Amino acid sequence: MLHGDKASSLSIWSFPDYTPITTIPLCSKASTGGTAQILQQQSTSNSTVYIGAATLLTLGIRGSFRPVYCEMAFIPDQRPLLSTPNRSAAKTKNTLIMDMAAAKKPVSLWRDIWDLIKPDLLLLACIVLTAIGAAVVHLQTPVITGELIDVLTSGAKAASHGLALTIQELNKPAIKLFSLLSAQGNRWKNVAQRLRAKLFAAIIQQDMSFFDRHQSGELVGRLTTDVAEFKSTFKQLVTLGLKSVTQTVGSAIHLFQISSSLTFTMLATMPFLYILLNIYGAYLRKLSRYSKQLDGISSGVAGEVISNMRTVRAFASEEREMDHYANVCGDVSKANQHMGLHIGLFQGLTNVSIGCMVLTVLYYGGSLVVRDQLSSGDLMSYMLSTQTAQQSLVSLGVLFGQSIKAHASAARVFEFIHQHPLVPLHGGQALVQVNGDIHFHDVDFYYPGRPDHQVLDRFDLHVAQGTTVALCGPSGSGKSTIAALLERFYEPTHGQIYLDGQDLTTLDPSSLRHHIGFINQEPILFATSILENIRYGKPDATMEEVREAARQANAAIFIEGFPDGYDTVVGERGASLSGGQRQRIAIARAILKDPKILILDEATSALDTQSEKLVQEALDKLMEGKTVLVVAHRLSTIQNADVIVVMGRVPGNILEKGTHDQLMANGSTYFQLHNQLVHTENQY
Ligand SMILES: Nc1ncnc2c1ncn2[C@@H]1O[C@H](COP(=O)(O)OP(=O)(O)OP(=O)(O)O)[C@@H](O)[C@H]1O
Repeated sequence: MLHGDKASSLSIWSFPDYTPITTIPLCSKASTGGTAQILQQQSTSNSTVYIGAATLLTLGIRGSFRPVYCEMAFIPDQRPLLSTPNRSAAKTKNTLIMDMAAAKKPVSLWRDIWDLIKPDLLLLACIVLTAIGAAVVHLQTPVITGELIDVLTSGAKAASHGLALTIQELNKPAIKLFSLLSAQGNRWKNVAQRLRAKLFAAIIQQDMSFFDRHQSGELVGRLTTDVAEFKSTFKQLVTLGLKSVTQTVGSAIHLFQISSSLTFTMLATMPFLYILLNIYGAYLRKLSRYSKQLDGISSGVAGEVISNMRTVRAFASEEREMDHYANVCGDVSKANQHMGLHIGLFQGLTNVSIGCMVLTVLYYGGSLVVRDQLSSGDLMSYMLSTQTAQQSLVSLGVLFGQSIKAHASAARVFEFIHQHPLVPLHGGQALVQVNGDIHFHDVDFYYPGRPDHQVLDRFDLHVAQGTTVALCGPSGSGKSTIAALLERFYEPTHGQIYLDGQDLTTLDPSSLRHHIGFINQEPILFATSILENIRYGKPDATMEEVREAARQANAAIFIEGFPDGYDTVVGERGASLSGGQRQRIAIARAILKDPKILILDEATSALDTQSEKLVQEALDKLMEGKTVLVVAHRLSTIQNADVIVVMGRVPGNILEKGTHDQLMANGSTYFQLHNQLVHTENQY
């Protein structure tokens, strides 16, 4: 497992019995379809624990292991070191260790569903009783009809009239029960909304790497289509399914009461049904999962194109996108057709086997009547009960087909609900006051989605409180990554980041983010009013505070020039504003938030000279007294930085001579990363 000082594969062990479950090669796509990487390395007195992250895209180990994204601890010599003392030792170092027990024991889908419907238990009990009541009433029909036939064959007209009335009487409560059942149907919306809210909450708490892996369209698809499909089938399962099961069981009891020999003969066809349900059912579930997966991809493609419509239009690639989407939809429809064919075949086979049962009854039952071992009324009653059972079994077969699809939908919904982020939103020490002294110490970083590409290698940086440090370097050298690590969007693979001397991993992530302001080249606004967008930085800000922030951000003039002023709605992502206007609203938002640390990621590079001047003035005010990390491609865009850090290999165009001289004249310290050399002019 070890190469040099790094593990080359990740072993997953069950806990607490430490049975090896699987091994995934690190830094490469694993054969199980997953990726894994080391996130932290912890030395204890007797060995080294590596804390890793694994993304298992397909599940290699059926049934027993279900994590999709998990942190875990493992050691080089393949002997797990997660004994209780070591777990606590690691915990005191704020290491995230996965509870392997949770991974080993799959959370049952039924348990999830139970948790979901628990708040509506009264409703559920009502529905169950109604369904059973309806079934019981229905079950009486064959009994009474059989009795009627026997009475008619004995010629008693008056009695028959009485019995017919009884049947009518029985129909009344049945109708009442059914109307009650359908009225309650609306209440299922509660369950769907609750599930949707739960899934949404689970999604927005995920790590940023989760959003790197999943397209927004796919996630929205899970929130809408999957939840809707799950809800409607589950509702049918509980109402119609329960009624059908009750009717099947009730009819079976009745059938045994009338003639056990006839019933045993009929049941001889049952094993075939059982095999059909089990083997074919498993295959159908697999088909359904695949089709759902394709469905998710198609939603992802559509969502991406629609949200990037300007780029699509600018490249005149509508036809290409239409073809692409049509192809993806074609794949979905092929998969659906294939599944539909098999579901049809499955239902056909179910019907044929049920038909065989009926034929058996007719043939064998008729011979019993001829031999006077069964009355004609009983045979009629038997036939009707068989019919009831048959109808119930057919509807169970149909429901079974639907439930296969719903199972796949539910699995997709609960998969995310059970996925826990590596960096939770809360936990750790809450930050009340921040000075803004930042220290990156020996940081290595690989993006979880690309574990074979090292972005930072032994990165060290000290940003003293109240200073401005500019990160300058070519595209892809890792500047934005440093900002993302500071916000704890990702965790360093190795090394630590300190804020005011405290390891970031010991701090509450949300409270940390409250103290950091971030303005980038393309600030994203929400499709609501300017007022709400500015208030996003401080939801309880008064109108006066909003106006003052807009004034300081040089945004008040253009906002007040709009007919609707602060109530102007800005369109999706702020599309109805210019880049400079969006930028200034983002600055006003940051001013309201009043963070101690500011990250400016190419904040003015997309603007024309006039807008840049206005935005720069606003930024200068915002930067006063703060610790600022400026991300820039070129030195010429950096103004008044105390320290300039040059990232990666430095091509000549980044260090234009004139700019360099000017910066040195401004008193900037200037050094290149990796060798930590303080720069002097003659080195360039
Ligand atoms: N979410 C991500 N998943 C995987 N790799 C990523 C991700 N974001 C960035 N990278 C990769 O990490 C490296 C550093 O990216 P980063 O965005 O930090 O560069 P940068 O210096 O800020 O570039 P630019 O100046 O172009 O914004 C690049 O090779 C990039 O491809």
